[in-house]
Amino acid sequence: MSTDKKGMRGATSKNFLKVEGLAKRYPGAPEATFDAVNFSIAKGEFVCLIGHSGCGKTTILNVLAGLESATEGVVIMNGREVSAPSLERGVVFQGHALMPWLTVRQNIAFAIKSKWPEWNAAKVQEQVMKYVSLVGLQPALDKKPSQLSGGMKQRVGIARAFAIEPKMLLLDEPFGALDALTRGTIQDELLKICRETQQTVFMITHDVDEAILLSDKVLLMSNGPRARVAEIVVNTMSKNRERTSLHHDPQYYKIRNHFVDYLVSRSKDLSHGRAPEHPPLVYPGLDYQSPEESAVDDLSVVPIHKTA
Ligand SMILES: Nc1ncnc2c1ncn2[C@@H]1O[C@H](COP(=O)(O)OP(=O)(O)OP(=O)(O)O)[C@@H](O)[C@H]1O
Repeated sequence: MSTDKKGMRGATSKNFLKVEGLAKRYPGAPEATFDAVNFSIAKGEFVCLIGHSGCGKTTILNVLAGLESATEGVVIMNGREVSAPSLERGVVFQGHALMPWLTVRQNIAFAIKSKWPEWNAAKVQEQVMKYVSLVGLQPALDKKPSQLSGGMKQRVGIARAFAIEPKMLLLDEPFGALDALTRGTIQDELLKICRETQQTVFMITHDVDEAILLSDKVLLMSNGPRARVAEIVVNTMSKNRERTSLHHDPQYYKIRNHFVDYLVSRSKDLSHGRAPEHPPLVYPGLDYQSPEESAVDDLSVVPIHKTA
C-alpha cells in the first residue's frame, strides 16, 4: 500500500468519503427515489454530481451533511459514520442562508466561533480577513446581506464555509441563481481556493461546463425512481486548466459530448434501478486506464468502460 506526501496510507486517502448502498424512500412513495448508490471520494478530490431534476441529488448531499437520514446504506467520512451535522463538513446551498441581521464579518465570525470557541477576538478576525480576502469581499465587510448582490452573498457563503476549514465541503448548486459573468468569476475564485487549500469537495451542478472546469471526477446519476450513480467520469483534462482556454482543448469536447449524450439519451433508460450498482469508471475519448486508478476495489467500481 502506498503512502502519500502527508504520510496518509493510500487506501484511507482514496476512501476519504465512502458511500455504500445508499437508498432513500420517502413515506408514501411507491418506490425509492434512489437506491444502491455507491461511490468514494479521495482526500483533496473535487467531485461533481450531475443528474436530472428529482433524481435525489440534494437528498444525497443532505445525507452526506448529516442533515437527513437514508433509508438504507451508510456514509463513512474519514473512517467514521456520518449520522449528524458536524463542523467537519461545510455546506453551501443555492440560497445563501446568511443571517440577515449580521454583517458579512459577523456572519463569518459566528461560524468561526462555533468551530473554535476558545479563540480570542483577534484570532477570529484574522481568520475572517483571510477568507474574506480570498473571495475579494473586503469592501463589503461591514455590510448586511440585504445590501449585497446575489453574487456577493454567495461569496460570503463560500468564505464562511471555507473559514471553518472543514474536512469536506458540500456545495448544492451554489451558483445556480447567478448570471453567467458573476458565475464565471466565482468559479475562478473557487478553483483558486481549492487548488491552494487542497479542499475535498462534493458539488451538485446542472452545468456541464462548470463540472468540466472544476471537477476531478463527475458522478452521473440515472433518472429516478431508483436512481443510481450510473457512471463515474474521470476528468482527463490538465489539472491547470483555465476557464478561458478550456474550449481550445480537444479533450474538452469529448468529455462535454459524453455528458450531453448521457443526459439527453442514456440517463432515462437507466431509471427504475436499471443502472449498475457499482458504476464503471469512464474516460471519455481515451483508451487507457491510468495505474493510479487501478485500485478499483477501493473505489467500489468495476473495471474500465471505454467510450468513443
Ligand atoms: N421531504 C420530502 N418528502 C417527500 N418527498 C421528497 C422530500 N424531499 C424530496 N422529495 C422528493 O424526492 C425526490 C428527489 O428530490 P431532490 O430534491 O433530492 O432531487 P434533486 O435531484 O436534487 O432535484 P433538483 O435537481 O430539482 O434540485 C423528488 O421527487 C422530491 O419530490
